[in-house]
Amino acid sequence: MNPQTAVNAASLAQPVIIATRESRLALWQAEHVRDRLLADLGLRADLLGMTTRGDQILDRSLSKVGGKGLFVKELELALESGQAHLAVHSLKDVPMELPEGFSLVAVMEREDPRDAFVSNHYDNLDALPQGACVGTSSLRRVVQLKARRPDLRIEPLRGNLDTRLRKLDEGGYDAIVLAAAGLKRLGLANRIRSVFEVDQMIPCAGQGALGLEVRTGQVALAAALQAFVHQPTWLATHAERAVSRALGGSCSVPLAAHAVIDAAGVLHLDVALGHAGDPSQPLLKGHQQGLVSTTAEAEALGEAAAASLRALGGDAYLAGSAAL
Ligand SMILES: NCc1[nH]cc(CCC(=O)O)c1CC(=O)O
Repeated sequence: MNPQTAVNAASLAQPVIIATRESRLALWQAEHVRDRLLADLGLRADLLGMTTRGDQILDRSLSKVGGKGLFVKELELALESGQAHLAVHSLKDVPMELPEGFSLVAVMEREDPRDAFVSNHYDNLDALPQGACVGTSSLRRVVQLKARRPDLRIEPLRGNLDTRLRKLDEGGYDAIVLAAAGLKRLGLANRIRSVFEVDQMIPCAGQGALGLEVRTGQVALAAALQAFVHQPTWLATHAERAVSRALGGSCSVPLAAHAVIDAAGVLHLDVALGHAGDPSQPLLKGHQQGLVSTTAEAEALGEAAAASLRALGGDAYLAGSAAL
């Protein structure tokens, strides 16, 4: 710990209270941040577990019940009331626009951003027999699966990771698709039969990364949390999130956006947009790349990628998705 950090830390209320959902993955992530606060910054932290609407509504697709904000709202209420100081989120569950008064102050180094193919019988998508049943409730995954395998029967699958794996094991599906990051964090990497390469299944904006949110104006805490910002992940995820924001960024849009920064500082951004209303429509795809070193430059690249999707006819796709 450097002395400057220690001085900043000393001025903070302790313990730092971390608001978190109570799924096993959310707890793992919050504990990870708690442990790093202590190890890297000498700050004591405790968890405040909460249940969100997104955890309660399990029988409907999230795209139908209000989308991503459902996982973060209760945590924000805890920040607002002062019950908690910090919320730890899977960045991909964080809406593109935070409500007034809240700030995303750090994005930590990302885990594997790819999607995983999980099955008890088949090694990968190509090995699935004609008409096999695949579980996922993500429109982004549905349209990319359908693009490669129009014959598949895709069935809804919700719940936390353990629930989804149990539903697979009970025989309800031939395979399911999950984020590799969540499985790895929970020590379930052995369940992954294969990972989809990014060009086969472009991940969701922010997939695999953790976002840290505080109330705007928590200057000392925000400053301390800068120690956790992983700049390549910050820039990549801001480019990805800018694509989603520019296209109206809700769960009802089957949008994929994934960026990486190479050693030379060039950000490579891949995007894909599907038609939720008519999966037989071809995926629209785009790519942008450029040297970026600031958040604004990363976001500009994301906006250019969104514009390229619109130029391919993306507005009709977005209108079709909104009608669902
Ligand atoms: N949508 C739920 C969700 N939010 C974060 C993860 C996994 C971890 C991550 O991507 O950071 C998952 C599960 C999944 O998509 O399979």
